[in-house]
Amino acid sequence: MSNKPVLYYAPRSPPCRAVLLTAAALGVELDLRVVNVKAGEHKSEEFLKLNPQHTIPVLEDNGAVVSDSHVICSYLADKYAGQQDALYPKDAAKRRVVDARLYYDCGHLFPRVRFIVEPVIYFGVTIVPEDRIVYMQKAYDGLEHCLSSGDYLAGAELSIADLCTVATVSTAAAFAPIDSALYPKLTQWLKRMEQLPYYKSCNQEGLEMLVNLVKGLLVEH
Ligand SMILES: N[C@@H](CCC(=O)N[C@@H](CS)C(=O)NCC(=O)O)C(=O)O
Repeated sequence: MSNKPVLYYAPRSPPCRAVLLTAAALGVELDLRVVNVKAGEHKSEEFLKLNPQHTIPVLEDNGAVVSDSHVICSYLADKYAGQQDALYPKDAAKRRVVDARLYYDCGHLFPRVRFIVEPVIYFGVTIVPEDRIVYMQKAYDGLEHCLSSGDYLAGAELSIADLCTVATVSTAAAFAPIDSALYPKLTQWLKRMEQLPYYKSCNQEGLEMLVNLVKGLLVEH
């Protein structure tokens, strides 16, 4: 049996991609187990024992069960970062900045993305209402302001907040384009994130799966 942390996930899911990015940044190998949400596997008795909130991703590491991608990324960084302190600083004053960015992703960004894509995938909706696109775009403003203090969301160095946020924002941008005149720093940040050596395998591939799936279900109008 392998001792790798087990990740219950789906390749196209933005929060799952955030964990893949973080594990790659840390050099942690995961034992990947796909959960098919469309088939209802996240509501099986077995999965509900792991996560009663029935969301993916879930990490199981040596008996510890961790849910919510942001918590999983913090956990992985706490446990496996070694000298790479910047990814999730131990200093309380620095950490609160990363935490604030993570909560913005969890509370503002991702809920707006899921409001765009989930009705299409799960409920047979075939259009994305304009107000949802505008509402998504409004949330880019907070990120633009965060980026005034450095190349990354929490300042000068890459943190898990960037890795979680890029999984969300790259998905959002496919439906709610980022206007580079309004959000020049965010546009540059996204390009910077796309240069990470593990970006393609950990984010781009799953992102394309999701975007192709959703766009294929939308009616041209
Ligand atoms: N805040 C959670 C959100 C996770 C989430 O909503 N995942 C979706 C897939 S992208 C899911 O599991 N949906 C099934 C459900 O909510 O029952 C996280 O960051 O992990």
